Amino acid sequence: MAASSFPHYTLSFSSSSAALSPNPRSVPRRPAVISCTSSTYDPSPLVEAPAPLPKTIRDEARRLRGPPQSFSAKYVPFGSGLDSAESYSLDEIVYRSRSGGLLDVQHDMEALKSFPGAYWRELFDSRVGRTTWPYGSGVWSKKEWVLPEIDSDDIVSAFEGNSNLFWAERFGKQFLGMNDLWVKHCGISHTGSFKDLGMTVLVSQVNRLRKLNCPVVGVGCASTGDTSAALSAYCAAAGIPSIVFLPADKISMAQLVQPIANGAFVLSIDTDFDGCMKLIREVTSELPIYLANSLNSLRLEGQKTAAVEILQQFDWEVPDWVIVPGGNLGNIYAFYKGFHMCKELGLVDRMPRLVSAQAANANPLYLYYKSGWKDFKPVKAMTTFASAIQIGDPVSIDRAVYALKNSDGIVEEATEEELMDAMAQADSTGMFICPHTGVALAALIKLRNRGVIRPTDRTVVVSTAHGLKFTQSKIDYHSKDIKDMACRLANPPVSVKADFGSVMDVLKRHLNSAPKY
Ligand SMILES: Cc1ncc(COP(=O)(O)O)c(C=O)c1O
Ligand SMILES: N[C@@H](CCOP(=O)(O)O)C(=O)O
Repeated sequence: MAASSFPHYTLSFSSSSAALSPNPRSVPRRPAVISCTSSTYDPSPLVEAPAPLPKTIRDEARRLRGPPQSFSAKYVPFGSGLDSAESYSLDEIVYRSRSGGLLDVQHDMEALKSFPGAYWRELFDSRVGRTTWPYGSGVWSKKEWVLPEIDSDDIVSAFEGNSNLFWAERFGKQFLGMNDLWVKHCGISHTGSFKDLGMTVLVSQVNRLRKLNCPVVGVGCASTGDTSAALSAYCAAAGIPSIVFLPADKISMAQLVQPIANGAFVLSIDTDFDGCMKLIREVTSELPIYLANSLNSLRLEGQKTAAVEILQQFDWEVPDWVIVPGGNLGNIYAFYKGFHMCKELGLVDRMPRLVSAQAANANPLYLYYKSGWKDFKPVKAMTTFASAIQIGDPVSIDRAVYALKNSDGIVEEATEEELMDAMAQADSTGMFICPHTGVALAALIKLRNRGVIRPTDRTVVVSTAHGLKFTQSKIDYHSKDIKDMACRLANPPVSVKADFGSVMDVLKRHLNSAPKY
């Protein structure tokens, strides 16, 4: 990226001398599955408070704890159907099936079906906007569909979810001739991205496992910046050590400082995200570090609640399209799963069509789709302003293909110029989106131009992170400081002398040339 004419702030961090273990090879290799199930599990805290403290919302939740419910969930091989012979308790530590495939969390749908759709709609609606622990969270307000068996006392939550569903009135009208366009701002969240939705679930389960005396010394992830931020924040809240593997110089400064501030052990590694992912998988199979990437299907249980939330925000009406930026490809499946559960359990009667939007510089799913799903090849992901999706070998490729095939879905891509222009257009109508949301909006623009999405189709674009995490990309764009990019919507600040006449001259020139609204 070219140097910006805006001031650049540099922050340097000396590398830490701390090490995870003197010699990882000396740690005995763990079996692929660790069982932590205990029949004598006591959900009360390990350490009693020394003196009585004032009552908290956790105490209140304990007091109101009802009889145990009959809902349950387990891990099964992904795509194995209802009668899989292979399954694991959620209290086991397992990320892959026996054959090496992905896992999925399978709920006891028969138990959930014993209540009609109207019951679930009313239950979920009744919990919105409450502080009752843990239901004030958009994720835990759907606890029965997420981790039904966890004790509320073990939950680590920042009251995530319940994010704004923004009616993009001006963007829709001005740039697309659309009147029913919405942006689901999942990035307006505790750590500034949708990752909070999954991380509250994963860290809560780790909290439970540690109380079960499971040998988990910490939680680790590879990250392009958002997973690491969420992991370190939730772990810090629970007092659990976190370890993050980051590709050196490939994430934004705002993202880098998040795990540092939250006390994570941060490794800046001279590779890309795919290289970090490979390393964390190797490390977590050697050390008792719990894997927090979306390869771990627990994460998707939290992320799927954003789909339920969208339906809820539309008063249980189903949108026509939902567009999701795609990188490691867990989220597109999470959305599919959320919508599908709502249909299967009778809350709604149909599914929206899903669109996965990729940066053209990191587009393995797009290429696979274009080949008619014939030939999947990982790619070497190139630099993109949408840095959080600079991923060439997505772990959830099979989940994404399943979600798209079963929702009559589409994959679209966006060049650097298209995604940056779309971001600038959105910002000019009052949003402040991240470049990944720019990818999704650029995909929408293409699909509208081709007439695939119609002017009156109710369309939701999922905004995955807060724009404030990616200010450098906006500074570069508005400085017109990007090689081979016209930056046609650049709006740089105007320098002016500190005297009335000069300011008046500049203002008059501007008012005469500015478009009249
Ligand atoms: C901001 C942002 N948007 C989109 C994505 C893509 O999500 P997924 O990896 O689930 O496809 C990621 C992470 O990968 C992200 O951090
Ligand atoms: N964008 C992600 C990449 C990793 O995705 P995950 O969902 O598998 O954790 C990040 O922010 O790290």
